[in-house]
Amino acid sequence: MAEKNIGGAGLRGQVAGQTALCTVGQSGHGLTYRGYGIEVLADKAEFEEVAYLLLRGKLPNQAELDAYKAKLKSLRSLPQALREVLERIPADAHPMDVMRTGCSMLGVLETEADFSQQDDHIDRMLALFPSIICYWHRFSQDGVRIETETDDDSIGAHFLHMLHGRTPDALHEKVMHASLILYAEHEFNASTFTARVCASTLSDIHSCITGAIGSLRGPLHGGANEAAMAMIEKFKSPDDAEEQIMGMLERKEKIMGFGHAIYRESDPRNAIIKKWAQKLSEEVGDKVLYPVSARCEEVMWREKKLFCNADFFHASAYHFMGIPTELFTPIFVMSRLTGWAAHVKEQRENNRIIRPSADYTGPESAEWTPIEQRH
Ligand SMILES: CC(=O)SCCNC(=O)CCNC(=O)[C@H](O)C(C)(C)COP(=O)(O)OP(=O)(O)OC[C@H]1O[C@@H](n2cnc3c(N)ncnc32)[C@H](O)[C@@H]1OP(=O)(O)O
Ligand SMILES: O=C([O-])CC(=O)C(=O)O
Repeated sequence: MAEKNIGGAGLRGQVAGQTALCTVGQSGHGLTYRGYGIEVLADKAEFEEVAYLLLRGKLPNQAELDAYKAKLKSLRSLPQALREVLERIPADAHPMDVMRTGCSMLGVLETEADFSQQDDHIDRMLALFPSIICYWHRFSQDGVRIETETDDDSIGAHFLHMLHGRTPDALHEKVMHASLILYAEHEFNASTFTARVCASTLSDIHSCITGAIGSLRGPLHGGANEAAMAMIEKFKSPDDAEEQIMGMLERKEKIMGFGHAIYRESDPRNAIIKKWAQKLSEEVGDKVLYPVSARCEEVMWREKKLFCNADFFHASAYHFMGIPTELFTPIFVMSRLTGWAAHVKEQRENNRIIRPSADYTGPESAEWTPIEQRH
């Protein structure tokens, strides 16, 4: 096999455009949305406030936030044709495929005919994505046709309510706010860049978001929270985790939920979600999963100087809230939709089609051989 050519691989370190939305790792570790540090946002804000900040350009005042939340609440109803499509998706489908199909079908039913409608379409997706995934999940797993028009105050509570069939407690609603805020935006990551490339062709908003969902699905990106859970639930104790991780490192396997393309020292989202994972672990009386996760973190830093990214402690936090593992990455979608859509809007404001060049590595010239003479 040819040697891996890493010169410029993955466009690492190259500036591919401008954004006023977010800074990532400016001094090796920081994260800000429109100038606000992630720590203060995750501590003080509701997810809907951060969505408004990203999509409308400023923090809302109380009246604006109330009106925004009321609008989102009023948009939770699934169109009948979308319900029918969801009911036909097999029970063993991956929920990320359901999200991708659901988004695409919504674009068929409620097409963005004009960019002046973009905010309404984005709000509709924000309101409807939890309904899409929960409707399919409950129908395919439990045979129940759930009511998606709940009166829950937030997107996180609405999701947990539809999933579990009961209003979540205050702690779980707070953790959902923090989690959705942490996942909301991250500059030119792979899925956001996908959305911007699509937007640069002047395509519609549902195509941009559908493409981004496909990019987020992979285990090197958003799919890592699901993959991290699949790994840690196999470890029986912290000592077992250490032994297994050492073996995986020896075999040069990737440890999901660790490392990052931009951060070099730490991912600032980790400390925040780790704290919530610990609190939830105490709440459910867990004696294994959190200590196992903490030991993985210790071993990876000691052996490789690799740190947990946003995904690692999300795995145990979501698990403690009773969320099925395969729904972890769809929650990321419900949140990152805000970042993707804000980038699409930004791209549209100052657009030039994104079309880089390639270094050609194929043959110089080739002679045409008639088909009957080919080997
Ligand atoms: C929300 C998010 O999307 S965060 C990212 C989620 N993804 C994951 O958690 C998947 C696991 N992590 C990874 O695969 C990588 O760290 C990525 C994809 C996130 C970043 O990739 P890169 O920018 O190429 O990583 P980077 O250049 O820092 O890698 C340096 C070395 O560390 C190794 N390394 C990086 N991450 C890991 C890991 N999780 N486990 C083991 N080794 C790793 C790489 O293999 C590389 O070694 P090499 O030079 O021998 O090939
Ligand atoms: O920035 C990245 O490459 C991946 C990431 O952490 C994110 O999208 O949240």
